[in-house]
Amino acid sequence: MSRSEVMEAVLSGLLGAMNDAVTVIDNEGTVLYWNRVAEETYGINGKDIIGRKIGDFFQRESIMLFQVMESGRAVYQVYHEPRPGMHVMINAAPIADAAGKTIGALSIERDVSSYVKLSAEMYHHPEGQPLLPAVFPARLLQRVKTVFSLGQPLLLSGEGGVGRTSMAEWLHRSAGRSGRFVMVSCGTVPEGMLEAELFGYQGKEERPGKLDLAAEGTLYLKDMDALPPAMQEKLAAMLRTSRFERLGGTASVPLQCRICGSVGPQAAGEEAGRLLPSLRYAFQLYTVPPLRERKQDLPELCRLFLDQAASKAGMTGPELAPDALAAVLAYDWPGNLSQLRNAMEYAVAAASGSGTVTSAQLPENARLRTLNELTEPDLPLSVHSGEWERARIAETLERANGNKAKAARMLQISRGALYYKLKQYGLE
Ligand SMILES: Nc1ncnc2c1ncn2[C@@H]1O[C@H](COP(=O)(O)OP(=O)(O)OP(=O)(O)O)[C@@H](O)[C@H]1O
Repeated sequence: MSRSEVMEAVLSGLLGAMNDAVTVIDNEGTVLYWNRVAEETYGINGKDIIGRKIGDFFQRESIMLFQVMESGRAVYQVYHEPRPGMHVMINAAPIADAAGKTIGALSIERDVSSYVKLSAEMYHHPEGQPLLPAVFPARLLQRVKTVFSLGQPLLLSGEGGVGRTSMAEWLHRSAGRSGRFVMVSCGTVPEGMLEAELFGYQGKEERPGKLDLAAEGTLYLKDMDALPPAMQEKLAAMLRTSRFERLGGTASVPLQCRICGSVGPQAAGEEAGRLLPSLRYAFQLYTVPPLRERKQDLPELCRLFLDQAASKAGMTGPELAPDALAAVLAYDWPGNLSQLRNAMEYAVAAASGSGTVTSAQLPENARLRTLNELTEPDLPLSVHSGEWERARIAETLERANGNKAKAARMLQISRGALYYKLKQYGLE
């Protein structure tokens, strides 16, 4: 066996073993490979399509592959709904020979229908729980609730916008604390004022600190890792003894509030960042995960935020169309809950009462390119009109007295393509 024969065998083995639909064409658009999953996905046998022009079967796909060949650049994560109820994500790349000349292109399509459908089912489930707790991972919430109810100081680590502040506030509220929820942004209070701000001042005049304001309630120390070391030591001592002294005073005052704090994600790792160990170990540390690590919760989170945004205008929340849901699931949401909430508020405005949010109505960075958008400018008008095509096929079939081979000849498409289209339009 020559080396190229071996490579050929390896390639066809590889394509056959893949779980994604793979199409390979040459630079004329002739189909070279069509794997098992492609056969199953599109109901077209390899023997019917290999050696034929891809454009006879799929217009948009063929345009995209030609665009990829021309630009020499791959495209990733393109969303497409090839037929109603089927949702795929496409990656496509040009193929070059050793001299760098483009000799063809390939596309790999992953069927994400079951994921989108499953999400849509979850998404439609009836009235959720009250808003605040539903936004958080349920197990985490249960645990921190226990820690909080035992009166242990709680430290929430996580990226910006994951909801540490609102979680602390929810804990405070649900514990039925009689006092207030008081927040101190440790990174924004000037260093010289921090001590008086927190512990209060005792001299000729007396000024209460945030600890006093939070008596019988909760003091939330946001971004505790931004505190200077001396303040961290003081807080650690306060938590050890449950007492503190005011600035300028000598009396020891009992601690009368619960303490909760937040730190960046690095504090959860081995290296505690700028947090002193004495302070770190005065707290029970829990990590609030970023959205990209809890994508299964995204449909429900979207629903909550859509409902919330719409209810301000007295409307019920719109639903996410499958392409919008696929876009939401494909995006990583670096700004976490803040960004998702903002995107859903944007979508409610963009959908303007239509009841459905499409991918195009999401903020730009969260949108997914769709095959339709990618190929739109080059398509003849007729392709936009599935109804037109359906009617033409039905009418031709009638004229051919139901003879499919004859109808395919009259339409100047292959029989395989006709069978595919009959199935697509439910004309079988
Ligand atoms: N339970 C919730 N219900 C409704 N909206 C929420 C909830 N939790 C978070 N959000 C939204 O997410 C945003 C970020 O939440 P939060 O301020 O609690 O995050 P954080 O982790 O403290 O981050 P940062 O330090 O960046 O504020 C909120 O302003 C709000 O828009």
